Amino acid sequence: MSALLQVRGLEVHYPIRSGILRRTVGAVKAVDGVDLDVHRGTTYGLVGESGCGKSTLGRALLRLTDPTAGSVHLDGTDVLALGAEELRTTRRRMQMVFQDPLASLDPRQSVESALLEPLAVHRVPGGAGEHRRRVRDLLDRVGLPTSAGSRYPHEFSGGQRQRVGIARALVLDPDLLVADEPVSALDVSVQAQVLVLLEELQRDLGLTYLVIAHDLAVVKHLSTTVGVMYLGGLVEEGPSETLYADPLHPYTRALLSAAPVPDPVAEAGRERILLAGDLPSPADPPSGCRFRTRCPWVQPTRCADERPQLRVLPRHDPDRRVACHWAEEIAEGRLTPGGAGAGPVGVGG
Ligand SMILES: Nc1ncnc2c1ncn2[C@@H]1O[C@H](COP(=O)(O)OP(=O)(O)OP(=O)(O)O)[C@@H](O)[C@H]1O
Repeated sequence: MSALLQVRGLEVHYPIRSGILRRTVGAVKAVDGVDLDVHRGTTYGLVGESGCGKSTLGRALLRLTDPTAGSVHLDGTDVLALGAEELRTTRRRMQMVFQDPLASLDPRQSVESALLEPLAVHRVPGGAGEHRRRVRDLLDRVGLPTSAGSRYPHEFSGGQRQRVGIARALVLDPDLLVADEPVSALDVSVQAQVLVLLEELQRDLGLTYLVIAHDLAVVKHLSTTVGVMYLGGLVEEGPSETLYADPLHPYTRALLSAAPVPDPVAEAGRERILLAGDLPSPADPPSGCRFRTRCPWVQPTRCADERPQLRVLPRHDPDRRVACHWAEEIAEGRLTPGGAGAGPVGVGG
């Protein structure tokens, strides 16, 4: 089955300029060689800490930011090769949901006119009456009262605003939603409601999602596949249920070991991996493996010399891919931590 969204070798390098002449003196490698597939009707959860390039990747897919290399295909269409008019048509099929819906909504525009606008801009057939009916249906579908249409964005609570943001993203009947931190600005109880809404919409409308989050818990239940990003690249990818239960990359292990567990008994007995140091700058990433400066399992020479590519491990699930030279040795307990983050690996509590 071919993927609805296929990304290959995607790079977004932002130039660093200096001096009066604004000469380019370097580049922030925000996204630095990402391959991923998102299959129709599924959810791809993209996780990683702040600054790893998740938002840039999401924006680049929709060409809200210009990639410097690579390819993006939506249902076979080469998105990066499209001219302005074709891009406008293709954008109908992929829409973005933002963390802060207020920032993407005009405060002076009622919800109804904010939702009607894309229908007019894209000259969707049907006339004013038909468009209004569509907007009313959509407000109902996202759990807002019909009266919401005549109100303004600031009159809504955070959760309701995100419902408006989702309705706006859906008004053109897209195939793919790229949701960038869709619930991270919301209270935990409201987060769950919005995630449930996204699930219902996916089921009812056959949508495909790429959900971006820094919090692994947010994407766990929603995602079919999870990709873990570190400093511009994917370090691990796999089905949600196996990746969380059995992380293969040292970075994923560390992220999951830091996530709170509601059960105190499980909490007391589990491995905690604390990472040494800070996230290196994407303007000057480490050679070889980007994670090696913080990795408790780092080995001399190879980790610094050779950038590991995502690969399937022999004798492991073929749906899992990991970018670590030593993933098998670590998984099989043949390599003990002793590197950059050495010492903190142990039993927490
Ligand atoms: N327009 C830009 N110009 C230069 N550098 C940028 C620009 N946008 C982002 N960056 C840098 O690119 C890197 C990746 O940023 P990005 O926002 O994609 O990360 P992120 O993982 O989404 O983080 P966050 O969750 O904090 O938004 C960061 O180092 C950031 O400072």
